[in-house]
Amino acid sequence: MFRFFKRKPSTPETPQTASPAPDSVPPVTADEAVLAAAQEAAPGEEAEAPGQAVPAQPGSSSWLTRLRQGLRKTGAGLSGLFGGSRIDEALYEDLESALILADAGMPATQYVLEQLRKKVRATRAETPQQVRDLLREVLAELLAPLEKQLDIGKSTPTVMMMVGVNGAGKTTSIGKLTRHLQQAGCKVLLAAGDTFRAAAREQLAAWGDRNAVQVIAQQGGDPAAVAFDAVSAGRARGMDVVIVDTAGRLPTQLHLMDELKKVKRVIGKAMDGAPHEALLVIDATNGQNALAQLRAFDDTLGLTGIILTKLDGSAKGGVIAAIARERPVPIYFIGVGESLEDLQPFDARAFARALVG
Ligand SMILES: Nc1nc2c(ncn2[C@@H]2O[C@H](COP(=O)(O)OP(=O)(O)OP(=O)(O)O)[C@@H](O)[C@H]2O)c(=O)[nH]1
Repeated sequence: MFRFFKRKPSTPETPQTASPAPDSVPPVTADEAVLAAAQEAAPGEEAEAPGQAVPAQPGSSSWLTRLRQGLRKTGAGLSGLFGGSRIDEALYEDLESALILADAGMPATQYVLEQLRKKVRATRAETPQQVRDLLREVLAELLAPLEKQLDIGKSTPTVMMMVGVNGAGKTTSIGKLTRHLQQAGCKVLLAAGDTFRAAAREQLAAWGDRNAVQVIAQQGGDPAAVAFDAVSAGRARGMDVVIVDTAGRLPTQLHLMDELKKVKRVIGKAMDGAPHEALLVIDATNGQNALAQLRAFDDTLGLTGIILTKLDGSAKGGVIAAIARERPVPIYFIGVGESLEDLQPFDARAFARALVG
């Protein structure tokens, strides 16, 4: 088994186009379209053998800089509060407003303030700068249970199903994740489970092309059938990971939520115990509405994890505190920009530090 996430300093920011090797992996079924077929490491990259530990590398300075830049909008309201000379009620009130404006929601805001007051008393803090340090601690402790690494290799293939509302960043996140998984030595197969929108299939195929991975797709048809074919193909071809994209949908579209249950069930028929991951991609700019999405998708599917995107475009990243307090589903990755390197493993302590300054 190996754990994800790996980064290499030399990784280019945009995916390379690798020359496909269409003969290397024949189609499995007649009605399946293999849009890209070159399951090899991209040129210039050494693949690592599965079975190795692939540690997260959230320690580098460029990683932290990106995180800080990404969280600038959400952090803006918080980081400027600690320049004064006294700890007084006004400071706590400003903090409360900043947290609510960042969409942390009332329960998480109250919790953070209570914990902070306790720590201030216990440590006999005297300056706002000390309060800032304690706030970092409180946030890091609150968010720590959300931290979890994606484990690949317990099952071969590890099957992941990606769900979310339209435009949340599912396909983009699949592309980024695929690239990073490849860098960690994984063989990846993608399933274009959005059978409604031809553009969605094409978008996934383009990512497949750039990353030189196979994409299983059908024109029209049943998303569950595409998922079934992809998982079967993944097993037959010895893939490490199969990622199933799904069409965007609102939690209020009950028939479409039922369709997701069906896709999940059918994946389970193609492989016992699959999907191993049901991942919700959430757009952080949705703020508190993201929490409503999380509840609905979790109730429907039993989510195993979250990818929280677009933190860079949002002043509402405080919703992460609401997630921790109200529906603590692990956050595997956060998106803090559009480039490949901007999909980062979630690290509670680094996040709190980047947020509070
Ligand atoms: N700034 C920023 N943009 C992002 C991030 N993740 C995704 N995007 C952008 O969000 C837009 C929508 O992303 P998609 O991947 O197409 O979203 P989707 O969920 O697959 O959309 P549907 O197929 O309509 O369901 C694209 O323009 C992406 O480039 C991020 O972390 N930060």
